[in-house]
Amino acid sequence: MPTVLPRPVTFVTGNTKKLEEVRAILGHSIPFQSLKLDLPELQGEPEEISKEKARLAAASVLWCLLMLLILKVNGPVLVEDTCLCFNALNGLPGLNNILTAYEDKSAYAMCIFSLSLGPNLEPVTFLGKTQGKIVPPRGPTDFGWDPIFQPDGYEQTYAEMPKEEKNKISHRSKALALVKSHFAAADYIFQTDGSH
Ligand SMILES: O=c1[nH]c(=O)c2ncn([C@@H]3O[C@H](COP(=O)(O)OP(=O)(O)OP(=O)(O)O)[C@@H](O)[C@H]3O)c2[nH]1
Ligand SMILES: [Mg+2]
Repeated sequence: MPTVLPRPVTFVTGNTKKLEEVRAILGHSIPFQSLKLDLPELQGEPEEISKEKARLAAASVLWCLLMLLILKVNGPVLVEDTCLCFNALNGLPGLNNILTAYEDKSAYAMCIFSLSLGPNLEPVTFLGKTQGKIVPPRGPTDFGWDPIFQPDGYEQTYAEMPKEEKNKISHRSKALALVKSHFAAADYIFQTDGSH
């Protein structure tokens, strides 16, 4: 039985740089819209954080929609949670400065997307990881820790790379490749206006 989705997938984030990348990577691969909403910063295991974010976003979107009286039904929401994890600290996300005390500068950028089809359903998660190392900052400083992360096999930091290059190899693009495959394989029908 196909699952009917009443609206496009709503990507909820408060971070415009993230949104730019998600837009560029997804293109027109799935029906997509975005909603700028500041989600609470949660504590815990990365996968749990991402799932809890999806649950909260699904509930918030429902409230927004109810209040605006735009639509009668809730739709699918997508969120992501990102961290830069240091191997010297057993994968702990943390501050760059802590690393000066360690020989091992290796790290990985990790991104977990969670897709919620409703506030009471278990979100589906999609994980992307890019291995690299922490270096003194190089390149534009407009996106988080991009200047201090140099992916393995590259001479440039994320910040120094052209956007298209980062979007080909990044933690975010790897996770989004799984999101795209999920939508390609799942039996979803997006209901467009007027169809039932
Ligand atoms: O250099 C970077 N390259 C990236 O590719 C990247 N992705 C996220 N971040 C930063 O990591 C922190 C926690 O991220 P985060 O997942 O909690 O995001 P957020 O709170 O900014 O937005 P959201 O939770 O509303 O989606 C935030 O300071 C983000 O700016 C990145 N920095
Ligand atoms: Mg956040």
